[in-house]
Amino acid sequence: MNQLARTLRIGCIQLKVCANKTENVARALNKIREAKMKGAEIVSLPECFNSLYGTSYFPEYAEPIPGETTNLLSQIAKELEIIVIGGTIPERDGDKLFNTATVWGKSGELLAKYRKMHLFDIDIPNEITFKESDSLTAGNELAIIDVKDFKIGLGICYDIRFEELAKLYRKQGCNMLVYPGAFNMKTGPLHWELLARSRANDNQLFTALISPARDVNASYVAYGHSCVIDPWGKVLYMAESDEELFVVDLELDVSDKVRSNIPIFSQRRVDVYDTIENK
Ligand SMILES: NC(=O)CC(=O)C(=O)O
Repeated sequence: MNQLARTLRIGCIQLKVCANKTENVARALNKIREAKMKGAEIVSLPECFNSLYGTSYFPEYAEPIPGETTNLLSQIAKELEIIVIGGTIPERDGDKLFNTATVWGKSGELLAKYRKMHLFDIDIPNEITFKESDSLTAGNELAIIDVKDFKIGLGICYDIRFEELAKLYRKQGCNMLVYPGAFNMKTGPLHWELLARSRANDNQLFTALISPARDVNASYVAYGHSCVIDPWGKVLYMAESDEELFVVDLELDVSDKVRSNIPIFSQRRVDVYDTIENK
């Protein structure tokens, strides 16, 4: 067994995002450089890292893939020989818009593209109403990348609420999930860590959630608290709300151990669940 392939240093960039797309992208590229200097082998940006987050902003900031932002992600991945999970950007494809994550390999090649599958449509009266489906279309595909011995599945923000998606990834052999995400000040404090740890624990894999930094003057105030959770559900690192770049070392042995110590995936009583459900 190649022990080196079973470790991975991930860099998470809790990026400050403003209204100026050029500034956002330049800032992201600088942070990717810093992550490389800290020894990251893979780095992730947050949801909507080049754009303000809001249904009215998506059409204004949207671009095709490949396009101006993702070309720069591809270039920096190649220059630094680092794998870049490009957070998400509003993507324009024909007359449709998507909330899309891309992943760029060490030769600048596109390794994966994932379109947010569950659109963030919620209505909590007097607190927060958000309807991504006003301007976005949902994606229908999984996206998995292989990095050393890590098999990493991608989701975006609201997707983390759907344990079915995480379980599909686990069933496809994933041992890590990465969710660029931007929870808010209503749902973040109660649900962000809970969901990150739940998906990790349910599926006995690493989860990483990468948020924009909090900007209290923005129309949508992101919660921040980017984090990496291990397959036991233990928080390996959790940021506060300001801009921050951090790296975390992951060891696959942890996932193997919990899967063999608590073998829930071979103990499921699917026979009983199916019988009851189909009664
Ligand atoms: N912004 C999202 O997609 C999700 C979110 O904020 C939440 O689920 O809460």
